[in-house]
Amino acid sequence: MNTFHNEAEAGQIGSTVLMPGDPLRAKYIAEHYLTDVFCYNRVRGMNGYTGYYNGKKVSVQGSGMGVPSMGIYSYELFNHYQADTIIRIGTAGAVHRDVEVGQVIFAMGCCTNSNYTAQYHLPGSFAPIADYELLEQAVQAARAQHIPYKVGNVFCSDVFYEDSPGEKGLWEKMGVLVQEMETLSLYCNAARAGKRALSLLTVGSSMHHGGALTNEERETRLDAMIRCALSLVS
Ligand SMILES: O=P(O)(O)O[C@H]1O[C@H](CO)[C@@H](O)[C@H]1O
Ligand SMILES: O=c1cc[nH]c(=O)[nH]1
Repeated sequence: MNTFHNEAEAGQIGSTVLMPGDPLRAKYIAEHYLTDVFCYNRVRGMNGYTGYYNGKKVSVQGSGMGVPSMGIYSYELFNHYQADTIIRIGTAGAVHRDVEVGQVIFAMGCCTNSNYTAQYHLPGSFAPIADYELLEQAVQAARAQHIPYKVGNVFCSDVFYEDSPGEKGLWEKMGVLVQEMETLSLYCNAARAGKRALSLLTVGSSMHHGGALTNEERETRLDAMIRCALSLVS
């Protein structure tokens, strides 16, 4: 059952997995939200934990940064470990002026500059989308928990430090809300495996408003997203 990147044994990972980019965020969630937790993976320091939230089994696994890293971990979870639902809990930078720091973005669709979908040899381009049922549940949860949110398109980039500063802002004219770096491979792997995925992204900075969450704010604002994601565990 072990893979090159995950040493979990069969049955150690829940059917729903939350995936932050940062493995330390996975550790934080395990320590602050889950009961009866154990760490099933330490390979490469990309720790994964399984525990219980409100009596429901759930796992939390770091994805690392970027499309290839999320591609590896989510592929293995869907295809080797029988995860059926993966919820990314990430951070993102606002490219649309209507998006505010601290809001949670639900990624309905995903644009990209990555070539990840070339592997599928499709006779056209593929439109990566969220699982609708998960998206609907997330919206209901955000409303119930009074979390400021927006639903829309995101831009998943292979590049954090652009050679032409401000280039990512071009996506705004197409209504794209934020930039991040992992949703593409997550949504593609879910589609290919016939499974479910949704990205929740807390806005940490904005190219228009100049603000950025402080470390302290990041902690509390990420907590709203984490609670929203945990409430989707069935
Ligand atoms: O906070 P995470 O989930 O890592 O997400 C965002 O932060 C990283 C860049 O700083 C990229 O991984 C990007 O997608
Ligand atoms: O991928 C990311 C994450 C945060 N902020 C950005 O501009 N890009």
